Amino acid sequence: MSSKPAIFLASNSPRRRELLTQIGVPFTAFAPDIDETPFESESAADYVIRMAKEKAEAGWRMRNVTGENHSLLLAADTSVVANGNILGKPIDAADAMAMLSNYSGQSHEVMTAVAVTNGKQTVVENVVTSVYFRHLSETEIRQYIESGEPFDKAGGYGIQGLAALFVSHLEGSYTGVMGLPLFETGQLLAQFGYPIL
Ligand SMILES: Cc1cn([C@H]2C[C@H](O)[C@@H](COP(=O)(O)OP(=O)(O)OP(=O)(O)O)O2)c(=O)[nH]c1=O
Repeated sequence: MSSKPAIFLASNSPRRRELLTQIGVPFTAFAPDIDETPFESESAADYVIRMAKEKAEAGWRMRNVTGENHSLLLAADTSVVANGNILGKPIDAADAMAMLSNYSGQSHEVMTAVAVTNGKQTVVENVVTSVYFRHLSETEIRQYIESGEPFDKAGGYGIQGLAALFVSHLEGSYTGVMGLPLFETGQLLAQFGYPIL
């Protein structure tokens, strides 16, 4: 395998770090702090695209804190959309209960927007996945919340964890649901001339 140049990853998410490692892209990670409040009546798609772009551009401005000098930076944002509502990370057990009850026996959408910038140009792609949950009893939801898994995750579940027991199938990108759609990430990096293989 050829040695690839490192990039900046503007993210605190352990999933995004693991996923970028999976495709062999070396990175320097740090996380810019941005205001993640949706605008009034902003659509979910517009919201995740705006968040990914803001994380990327704020990250680019503060890249010097790392002491490194790479030519590309990647950021992403994930939201779950159920019954028209944008769901971020649950604030407490009751919030997680409300989110998970929404998914039972139905499908919902997970959107992950990925942004790549070189400081002059930022390109963003939003990857939308439909996720189908089997019916969940109140006891199962309570047990799942007790596992602690919902709390640091958009929409209150981790498909890569115990929630694998709930997802019967999906249409779209499994890695997109986890927080970084790898196929589209590779395509975006290649668009900037990055040697993906
Ligand atoms: C739906 C779902 C989300 N998640 C995680 C992925 C992300 O870590 C998180 C989405 O939250 P985000 O708010 O997109 O990202 P973040 O705050 O964790 O990280 P960053 O520093 O990049 O802004 O939810 C899973 O791990 N599995 C899942 O099945």
